[in-house]
Amino acid sequence: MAGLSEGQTPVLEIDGTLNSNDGNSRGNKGNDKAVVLVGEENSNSNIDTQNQQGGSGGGSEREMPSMHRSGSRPQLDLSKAAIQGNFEVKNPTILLPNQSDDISHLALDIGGSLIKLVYFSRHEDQSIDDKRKKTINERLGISNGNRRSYPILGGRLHFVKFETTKINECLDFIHSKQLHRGGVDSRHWNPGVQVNDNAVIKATGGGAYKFADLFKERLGVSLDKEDEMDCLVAGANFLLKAIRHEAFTHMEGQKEFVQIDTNDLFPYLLVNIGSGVSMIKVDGDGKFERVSGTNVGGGTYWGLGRLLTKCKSFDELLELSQRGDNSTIDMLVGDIYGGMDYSKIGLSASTIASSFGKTISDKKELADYRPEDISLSLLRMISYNIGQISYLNALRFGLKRIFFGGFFIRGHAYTMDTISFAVQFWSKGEAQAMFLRHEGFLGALGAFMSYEKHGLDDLMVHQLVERFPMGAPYTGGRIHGPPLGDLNEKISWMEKFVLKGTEITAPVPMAPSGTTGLGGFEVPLSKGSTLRSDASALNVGVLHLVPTLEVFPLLADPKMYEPNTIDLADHSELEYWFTVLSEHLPDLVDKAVASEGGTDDAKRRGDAFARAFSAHLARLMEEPAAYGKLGLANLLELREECLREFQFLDAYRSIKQRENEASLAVLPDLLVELDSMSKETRLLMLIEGVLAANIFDWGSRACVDLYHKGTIIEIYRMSRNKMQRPWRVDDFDAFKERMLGSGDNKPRPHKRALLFVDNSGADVVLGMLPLARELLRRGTEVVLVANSLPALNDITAMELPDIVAEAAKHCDILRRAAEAGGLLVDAMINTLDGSKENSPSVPLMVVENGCGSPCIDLRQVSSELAAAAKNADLIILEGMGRALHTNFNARFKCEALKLAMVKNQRLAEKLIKGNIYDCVCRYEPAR
Ligand SMILES: CC(C)(COP(=O)(O)O)[C@@H](O)C(=O)NCCC(=O)O
Ligand SMILES: [Mn+2]
Repeated sequence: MAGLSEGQTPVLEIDGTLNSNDGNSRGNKGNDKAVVLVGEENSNSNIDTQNQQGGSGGGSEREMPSMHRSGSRPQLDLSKAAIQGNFEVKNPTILLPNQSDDISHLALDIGGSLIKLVYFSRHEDQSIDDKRKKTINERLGISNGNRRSYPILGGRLHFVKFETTKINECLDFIHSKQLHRGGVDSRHWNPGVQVNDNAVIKATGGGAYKFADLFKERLGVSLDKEDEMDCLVAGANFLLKAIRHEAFTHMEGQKEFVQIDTNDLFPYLLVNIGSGVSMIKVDGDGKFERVSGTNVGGGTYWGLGRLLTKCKSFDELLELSQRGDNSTIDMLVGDIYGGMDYSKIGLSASTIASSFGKTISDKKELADYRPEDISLSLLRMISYNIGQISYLNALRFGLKRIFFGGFFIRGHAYTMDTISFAVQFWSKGEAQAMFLRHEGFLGALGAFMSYEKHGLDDLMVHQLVERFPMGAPYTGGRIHGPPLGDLNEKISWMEKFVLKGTEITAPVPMAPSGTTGLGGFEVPLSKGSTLRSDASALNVGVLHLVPTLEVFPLLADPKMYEPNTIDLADHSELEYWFTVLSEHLPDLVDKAVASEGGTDDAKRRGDAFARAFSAHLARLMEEPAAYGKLGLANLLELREECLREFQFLDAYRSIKQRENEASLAVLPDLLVELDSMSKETRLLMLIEGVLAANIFDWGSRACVDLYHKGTIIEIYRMSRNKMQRPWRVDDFDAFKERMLGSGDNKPRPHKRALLFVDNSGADVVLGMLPLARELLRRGTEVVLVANSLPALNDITAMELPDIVAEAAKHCDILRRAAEAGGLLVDAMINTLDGSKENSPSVPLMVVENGCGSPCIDLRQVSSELAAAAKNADLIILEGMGRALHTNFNARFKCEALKLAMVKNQRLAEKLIKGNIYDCVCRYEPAR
């Protein structure tokens, strides 16, 4: 493992790509101190410069012209898109012959202290365009002209920031990624496209004027200046509409994400706190008015703070406030009332009566006060003042919601708590202060939105997936640097970083439910040790734009839908699941390394993966809401994403193959056995079979321990033999009644069933396939819904057709249905009875679900699945991940059957008051 030599400093950008900077890469001359802590060494104002000319406090109102936004043109013209070359290769190049070359890739907000960059990179579809996909698109009527018929053709939005004083680093960064010419990947995507040498980049903020010549000189690009207010509003509107966990409240140290109803977003008050403060009433897209502002803002805090404390940077000043006690400086209500509350007007003794008021009576000099106390008094004075003025303006216009943005906030807990307290106190709880995760990027995003053909305003919340790459836990959104070129660089960075900064890889004990002690402006109860200044450090991931994702149309109430069953806001749950995942890690790394041939390269990648994932866990343990609202499904998905980042594309590949083969070998006998039974007994055996076979789960520690005790078939038999009704949740009788009726009542068969399958091997082959066959036999169309990408030992939509084809060799029902569903186009099938008869059959189809996780969030599914759901009247969700961890409480418009074996003792106790290996068979009639 290479060590980190002197002069080499690990640097990384906010999206987590990272690099070991050797001081001479990418022409980064004279700039060898490459680690940039935001806020360090700022000479001028440390906060973004806003329009504060002439002291905007209160009076300067002006009507802003409406913005002209482009129409609803998609960002990419996908017509006639085609795969280049071989369909079978991974991530084939996709040609977009009709795509014009003026796609915008970069926008800037150049403030007084920080340069914020938003850039877009196109990326190729992760899933592979196979024959199954083509067939299913035809079947489901997804026409060629429809953009959904093509692989995911989105891109990623990256958020990066640089100190304005280090503008050369920013220019190097843009140059290295060729962002000023449309991105390094543009030729790869469309070889016909010429890079643009006379590019124009949208930019906002004062620096767009100040540095225009420098951009022209260094990069040959012109900066097209956009109005700052226009940009702020456009950025805020986009974020509030498109990002699910963007807005949050922050009261007494507790962060809570707020679900914004996009149909009920306007009007709201946007308060942007830069050097000065702008208050903007927003009534719609491009419809806003700057109604007020105050010249007492972030610049005031930093300016006064610098004079009073000799601090060298804004962040240092903030850090100081963390250890401060403002009661030594502020005059409190209790100081005036002899330690008593002034309860008649609702003021507690600890409420600040007069900021800095105590210093008038003391015979002390500046040097007699602790800088920590001064910083905290100042921070509270300014934050409180901003909160109060904001509320008064909200009151003026009858606005209930106030969103605060701007880099003054910096995710700082005291700042947010103080602002929230002011709004809460003066509004008597009527108005709510909310903060934005991308607080500092409103302007840059808005500038990006101002391109004619950005296409972003067409995107909906379900088409955006935020991912946190390996660098996220290290950066906390604070450090950035040049990009990393390839995987090898990533790994070596990880190795080097670990040598330098191992502390983050060890899980950090969680602070007790923290309070800043601001319930009435009291002296902080828990300072320093429990509430780090960056406890809520800005964490923004990379936004993946996936235009093909849709909301699952059969959700009864999409707005109320919450995928996660277990609430990780409960600290003991969080700690438990973190421990489970940490303990599973060594085994997972072994499997992953073996899946790549156990080479030295695979081992290095395995190590780097383990470090990166442990760092994510440690970061989230410390700040569970760092990446947005955290549920168990997010953690399980993060693990899969992290594996993929280190190019472990299918860690359980050989295990899956072995189990598929073993199960297919016994399938014919099982089918014969089932066929000899009465309908009633058979249905019970089928459901029992699904539950028993769900024991093949390589994600459960208990199950993996079991696998040492016998062969696959032995374990399967053992599991079946142990099946005993009633199951812990047992609605089988109701389901049977619906399927088979009773007496003269012969219910109509379902039209179409969606079977969400789970694990490879016995689970799908001996459990779900025989159940599918039974439904087909009854005349119900069956759609097998499987993962788009591998996750643990789950079967994928790519793998399923071959398994169906193999099973169909032994079963006429499956054969005819698979043929009708287009699954057997090329297969030469020998039928059991040798009959050539071609009686019509209902189809058996396979669709991908759009995810690569053991769980499923039904707010973001593939367009295939959404199309297949149209005529479905039965949903069968199988497995712990899909039916218990997620969707246990989901309600559907049609009938639903949730089947799973609980393979974890704690979950069994919590969810069903039962024990490990208990089963769930929950049947829910249509809503
Ligand atoms: C990862 C899983 C959700 C997969 O379960 P499945 O959906 O395959 O039934 C499950 O194995 C799990 O929750 N495992 C972690 C807990 C444990 O090891 O007990
Ligand atoms: Mn599974």
